[in-house]
Amino acid sequence: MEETPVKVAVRIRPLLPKEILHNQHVCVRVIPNTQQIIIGKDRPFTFDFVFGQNSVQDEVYITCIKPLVSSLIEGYNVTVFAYGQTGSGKTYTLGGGHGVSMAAKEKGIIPRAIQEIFQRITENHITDYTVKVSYIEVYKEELRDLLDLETSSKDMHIREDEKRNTGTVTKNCCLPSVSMFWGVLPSVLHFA
Ligand SMILES: Nc1ncnc2c1ncn2[C@@H]1O[C@H](COP(=O)(O)OP(=O)(O)OP(=O)(O)O)[C@@H](O)[C@H]1O
Repeated sequence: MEETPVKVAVRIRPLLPKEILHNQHVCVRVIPNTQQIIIGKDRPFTFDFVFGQNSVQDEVYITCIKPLVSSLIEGYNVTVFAYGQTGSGKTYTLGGGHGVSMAAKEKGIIPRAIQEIFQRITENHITDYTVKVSYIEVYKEELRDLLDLETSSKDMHIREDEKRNTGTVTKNCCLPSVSMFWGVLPSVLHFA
């Protein structure tokens, strides 16, 4: 079968203590040894990767993200996009909590990917790399620069990047545009 450029993973989070307290029940289950989940009694859905309630951060990173970091280092554009309703676990999976005191095993995709990118760059003595980072929140139609909260959303615009065929965020119209990376990996790796 032809390899598709877009892969979709689903992660089921465990019930939160408050949900257990309110006697709520898990309505999604993984069919063992498949990439399928069943919602309710009989609605199956198939994904490229399925992570159940007991899945850990390391597993998600190694399976879905590590190969993308390798592609990134080789010069390809990659994007990781977390999608889900509020409280479904996007922040947990991407970042894995707040603060520097976070346990290593709790770290999510962003800190793991950044660590690996810089490790790979350090190991490579032949190529020069430039790493740029942007961290932008898109809420409804509003953009917010999370690294510079003073920037007015009116000064930020999404523009089409014809070369990359992706959305690009430009700020103040005078800065060089950077490819928007949906808050996951450094936006552009330049090779010199
Ligand atoms: N895999 C998981 N294991 C344990 N706890 C989890 C997991 N995923 C999410 N949680 C917990 O569930 C709660 C909601 O998760 P999170 O804040 O990541 O959701 P979100 O999708 O980012 O929500 P929002 O869109 O509102 O920001 C948090 O308390 C988080 O710690």
